[in-house]
Amino acid sequence: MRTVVAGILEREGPGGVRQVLVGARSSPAWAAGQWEFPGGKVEDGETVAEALIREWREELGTEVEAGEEVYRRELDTPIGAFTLVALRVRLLSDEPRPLEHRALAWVAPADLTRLRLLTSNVAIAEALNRTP
Ligand SMILES: Nc1nc2c([nH]c(=O)n2[C@H]2C[C@H](O)[C@@H](COP(=O)(O)OP(=O)(O)OP(=O)(O)O)O2)c(=O)[nH]1
Repeated sequence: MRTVVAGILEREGPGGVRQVLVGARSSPAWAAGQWEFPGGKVEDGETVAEALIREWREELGTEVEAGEEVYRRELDTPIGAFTLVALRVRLLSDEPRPLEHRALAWVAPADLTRLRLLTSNVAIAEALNRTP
C-alpha cells in the first residue's frame, strides 16, 4: 500500500454548527465499526485527487471536487507503511449515502476524538480542530 487518500467534507449543520462527514467502516474485521474520513487507496497512474473522486463515487454515490491538502504523513503501522493524505472535498451532487460504510455521521470537529476513529485519523481530527 503506497498512498491512502481521505476526504474532508464540511458543512454548516443545524444552528450553524460546523460539522465534518465521517463513516464507520464495515471491513476488514480489525477496522469494522471504526470511524474514518471516507477515501481509499490510490491506484497506479492516479493522482490523489482522482483517487478521492473515484472512491467517493464508489463508496458514497456522490460527485465531488478535490480541494486543498490539509494533512500528509508517512505512517508505519501494523498493517504496513503508507502515506496518508487528507484533501478537502466539495460536494457537486446529492448527499453522500453509505453504499459501503456501516453508517455515516456528521460530527463537530471537537467531538471527533470521542468517536472510535481509526488510529491514523486521530491526528487528522486534531489538525481540523486547529483549523478555523
Ligand atoms: N478510507 C480510509 N482509509 C484509511 C484512513 N486512514 C487509514 O489509516 N486508512 C487505512 C485503512 C485501510 O487499511 C486503508 C484504506 O483502504 P480502503 O479499504 O479504504 O481502500 P480501498 O477502498 O481502495 O479498498 P480495497 O480496494 O483495497 O478493498 O487505509 C482514512 O481516513 N480513510
